[in-house]
Amino acid sequence: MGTVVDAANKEGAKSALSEKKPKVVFVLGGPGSGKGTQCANIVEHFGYTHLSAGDLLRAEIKSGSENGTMIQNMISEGTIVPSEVTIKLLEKAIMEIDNDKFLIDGFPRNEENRAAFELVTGIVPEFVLFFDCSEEEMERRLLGRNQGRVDDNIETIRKRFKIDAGKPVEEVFEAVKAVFAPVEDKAAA
Ligand SMILES: Nc1ncnc2c1ncn2[C@@H]1O[C@H](COP(=O)(O)OP(=O)(O)O)[C@@H](O)[C@H]1O
Ligand SMILES: Nc1ccn([C@@H]2O[C@H](COP(=O)(O)OP(=O)(O)O)[C@@H](O)[C@H]2O)c(=O)n1
Ligand SMILES: [Mg+2]
Repeated sequence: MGTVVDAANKEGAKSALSEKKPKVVFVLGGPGSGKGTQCANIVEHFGYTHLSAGDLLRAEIKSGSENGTMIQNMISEGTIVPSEVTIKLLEKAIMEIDNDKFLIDGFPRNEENRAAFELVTGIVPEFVLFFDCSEEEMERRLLGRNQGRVDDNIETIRKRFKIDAGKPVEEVFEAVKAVFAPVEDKAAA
């Protein structure tokens, strides 16, 4: 139903990436868990190229792209930008950069991101590196990050961490639906 997964299914097409066959490692963890910091170390020691989904999205906003406002709003709210948009940026970066080993940091953020990436690019990650960190520590780090990011404030941070269940039933269910919808859309397709 109009998702990137459906589009790829219909066309039965894989992107040019399936020719390049790069090695990909997904680097995951909550906001502030240190993904970007450790990716910089891995780049230095192991020759990977670091692709941060968040950095690519922020660059897209700066470039004045037609999706810029939508991306800006979603980042400010701590919600996940549609897979189609993020995957295009990742594909472009992988094709343009002359390396065959990539750390993909902050992607996938959900199951729909993951399935769409695999279907569209044909790439299965070598492995997933997950940085496990307490919310208390992540919050402390984000509030001290000092990179001028619109989402490094307590309101957005709390939205990014979890569903706030201290609100009225209807509002909590809005947040619950946002988690289920991408997966259920795919199952119904
Ligand atoms: N192990 C650590 N201990 C303390 N501070 C850290 C650690 N790792 C990262 N930081 C700091 O925490 C903040 C968030 O790190 P960052 O790499 O941007 O995380 P992420 O990309 O997962 O959000 C940065 O200011 C960074 O310097
Ligand atoms: N796969 C992704 C990654 C980031 N994003 C957006 O970008 C924001 C910042 O992501 P990031 O990876 O730079 O954040 P950190 O984990 O580094 O703090 C997220 O909160 C989302 O709004 C997204 O929509 N989809
Ligand atoms: Mg980061």
